[in-house]
Amino acid sequence: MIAIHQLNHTFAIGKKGNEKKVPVLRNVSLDVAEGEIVAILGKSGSGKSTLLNLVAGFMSPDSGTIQVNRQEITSKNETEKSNFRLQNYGFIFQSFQLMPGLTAFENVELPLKLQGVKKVERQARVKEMLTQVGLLEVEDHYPNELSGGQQQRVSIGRALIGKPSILLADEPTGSLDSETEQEILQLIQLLNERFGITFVIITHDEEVARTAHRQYRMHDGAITEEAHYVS
Ligand SMILES: Nc1ncnc2c1ncn2[C@@H]1O[C@H](COP(=O)(O)OP(=O)(O)OP(=O)(O)O)[C@@H](O)[C@H]1O
Repeated sequence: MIAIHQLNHTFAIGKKGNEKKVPVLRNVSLDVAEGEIVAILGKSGSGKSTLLNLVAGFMSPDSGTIQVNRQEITSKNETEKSNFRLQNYGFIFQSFQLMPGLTAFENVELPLKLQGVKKVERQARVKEMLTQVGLLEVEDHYPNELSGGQQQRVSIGRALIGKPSILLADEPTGSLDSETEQEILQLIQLLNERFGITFVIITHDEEVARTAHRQYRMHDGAITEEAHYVS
């Protein structure tokens, strides 16, 4: 499903004309199979977000290939990448990134509105999604009227409403207490089992990584595969 081969990336840092090239990813290769939960574990600055940004097509690598659902991401232009993201990916972030002026229902509904899905279908799909993520009773609450765990559930609902095959998660439990973290990790496992959604989770937290089927460890831009865990 995701096949990354020999990815290299550098950033130019410092004043213009006097930049230094800093290697951030070095020969990174990894595979994610359909229906897997894979964690990419590494300390701050090890290159995890850069890798995720490349997989998402937000940046282009210096060299290497990224095949997702049998399509080469690196050879797509910006419009093609944007369409590819809409059709294949959902995103969740540590900071939830919900729209503060929209209710839980409306936040989950937003991607369907943008896609021009008709109101009757939107209503049915959002209700179904809110049931799946356990939020029906707070559908009229605004983000600031929800707990951190509930806000992350809304963002998971919003990420999945367009039926992506892959969910890219950047520290999805990074701002939650440990009990709520467990709830969200269980929800991820449930959605993975129920719908076969593939999850790529980047984290610095060993606990989080342990809930994945497989984990890779990043260190100074290089990657190694770690132990297999049965969740
Ligand atoms: N736009 C950029 N320009 C220059 N250097 C960058 C840029 N983005 C990231 N870096 C550098 O690349 C390295 C890897 O950063 P990256 O954000 O990928 O790491 P990370 O493992 O995701 O860290 P964190 O867990 O703190 O988010 C760091 O040394 C960082 O300073």
